Amino acid sequence: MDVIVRPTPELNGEIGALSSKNYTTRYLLVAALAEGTSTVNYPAHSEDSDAMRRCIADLGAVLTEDEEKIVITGFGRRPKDVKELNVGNAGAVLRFLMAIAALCPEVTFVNTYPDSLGKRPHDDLINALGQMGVEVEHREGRLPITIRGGVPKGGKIRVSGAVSSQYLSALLFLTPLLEEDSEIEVLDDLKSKVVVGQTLEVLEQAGIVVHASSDYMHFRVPGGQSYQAKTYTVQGDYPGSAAILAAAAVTKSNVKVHRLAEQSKQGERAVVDVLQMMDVPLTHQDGTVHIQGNGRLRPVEFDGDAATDAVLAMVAAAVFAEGTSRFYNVENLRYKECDRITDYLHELKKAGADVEERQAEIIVHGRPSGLEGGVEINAHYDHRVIMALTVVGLRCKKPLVIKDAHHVAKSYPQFFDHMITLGASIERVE
Ligand SMILES: O=C(O)C1=C[C@@H](OP(=O)(O)O)[C@@H](O)[C@H](O)C1
Ligand SMILES: C=C(OP(=O)(O)O)C(=O)O
Repeated sequence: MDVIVRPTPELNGEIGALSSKNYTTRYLLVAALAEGTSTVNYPAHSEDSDAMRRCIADLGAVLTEDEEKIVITGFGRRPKDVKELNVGNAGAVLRFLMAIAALCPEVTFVNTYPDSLGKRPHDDLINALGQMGVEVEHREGRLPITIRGGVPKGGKIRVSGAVSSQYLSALLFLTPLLEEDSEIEVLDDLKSKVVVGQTLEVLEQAGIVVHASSDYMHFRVPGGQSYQAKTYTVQGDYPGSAAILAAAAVTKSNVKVHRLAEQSKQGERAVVDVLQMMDVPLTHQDGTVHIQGNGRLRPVEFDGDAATDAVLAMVAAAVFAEGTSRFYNVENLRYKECDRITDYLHELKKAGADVEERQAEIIVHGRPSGLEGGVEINAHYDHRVIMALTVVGLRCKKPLVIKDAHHVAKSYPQFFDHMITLGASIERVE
C-alpha cells in the first residue's frame, strides 16, 4: 500500500493512544516464562506484538484472546523443542527470544526481512551467549541464526551495550531461570538505557529479583527463580503517539491524545517536554496530552538517546522550526529498521528539508514557510520513517507519496486511520 499525504493546515479531534509495543512484548514474554496462567489486558495489536504472540505459541505457551485481553498459560523454564521461529521484522522480539532459545536444543531464526532486520547486527548478544556455553551459528552476526542451547551457564557474563540495549534486556529475561547466579557486566556504553528500566519494571512485576547498579552497568541475578503468573495492563504508547503529537504541533490544531500516563517509564514521554521547549502550546493532565498548535515552533537541542523511538517524529517537527535544531547522541538510530540517520535524512531532503548528518547527530535548519514536496518517499521498511514523513507531508506545498506505507503496521496499524480522524488529508492507494 502507498499513501498520498496532501497539505493539511488544521487538525482537530481526540484519539486514544495505541497500546505500548515495548510493554506488550515484555508482558507476553514474562507470561510465557511463567508456569501458571497470566492475563495481559489491552495488548498492542501490531506486526511486532503479533510476532511475539506467534513465537511464544510455537514455543509451547497456550493463548486465548478476546477484544480486550490475552490469557496465557506459560511454558515456564521448559519451552517446546521447536525447530524454527519467525519474528518478522521485530528486533526486540528476536533478541529476547535468541536468549530464551538457549533453553531449547536447537532453534533457527529465519530471515524474512533480508533488507531490514536481516541487515541488523546481533554480534554482542551472540558473544554473550557464547560465554554461557551456547553455540550460535550465524552469518557475520546476522540472520539466519541457529541457537544450540540446552543448559546455559550463569556466572560472569559481559555484554556490550554500545549498539542496543536489547542484548542486555535479553540476558536479564534469561538469567533468572538458570541454576547458577549470574553477574552481568555491561561493556563500552549502554544505549537506550531508559528502556532497560522498562525491562526491570516488568521483571519485578513478574516476581523476579534483579540487583542492578544505579547506572545499569552491573547486575546480579540470583539463579533458580520462577516467573510468577500475574495480571498485567499495558499502558499507552509514547513512541507511536509522538508522531501524532508532532503532527498536531506543526499544524493549527486542537488535538487530544488520551491514555498517555504522566508517570510512565517510557523515555519517549520526553516528546511532550521537547514540544513544550519548542513553544508548542500544550497541557498534559490526567493521562491526556492536549495540543492547541499554531504551527510556530522554536528550535531545540536534545539528547535523543533518552527517547530513541520518538527522535524521527521530533525531527519532523523541527523541520518547520524558526532556526536550527540539533538531536545528538543518536548513533544507534543507524542500527534500526533502516539507517535512521542517512536513509531518513535522504527522504527528508527529497521533500525539501534542510538537514545535515553527523555520525551521531541530526541537524535541522528549520523552514517555517513549508517544504516543496511533490516527490515519492521510500519507506525503507521503517514504520517510524513512514510516520515522520506523514507529519512532514502535512506542511508540504505539493503531496508526498509514501511508497510501501503498509510497513507502518510494524507498530501502529491504525496510524493513518487516526490521522484521518483528526482531519489529515491522506489517501491510501492499494
Ligand atoms: O527493548 C525494547 O523493547 C526496545 C529497545 C530500543 O532499541 P535499542 O535498545 O536497540 O535502541 C527501541 O528502539 C526498540 O523499539 C524497542
Ligand atoms: C527500533 C524499533 O523496534 P525493534 O528494534 O524492536 O525492531 C522501533 O520500534 O522503532
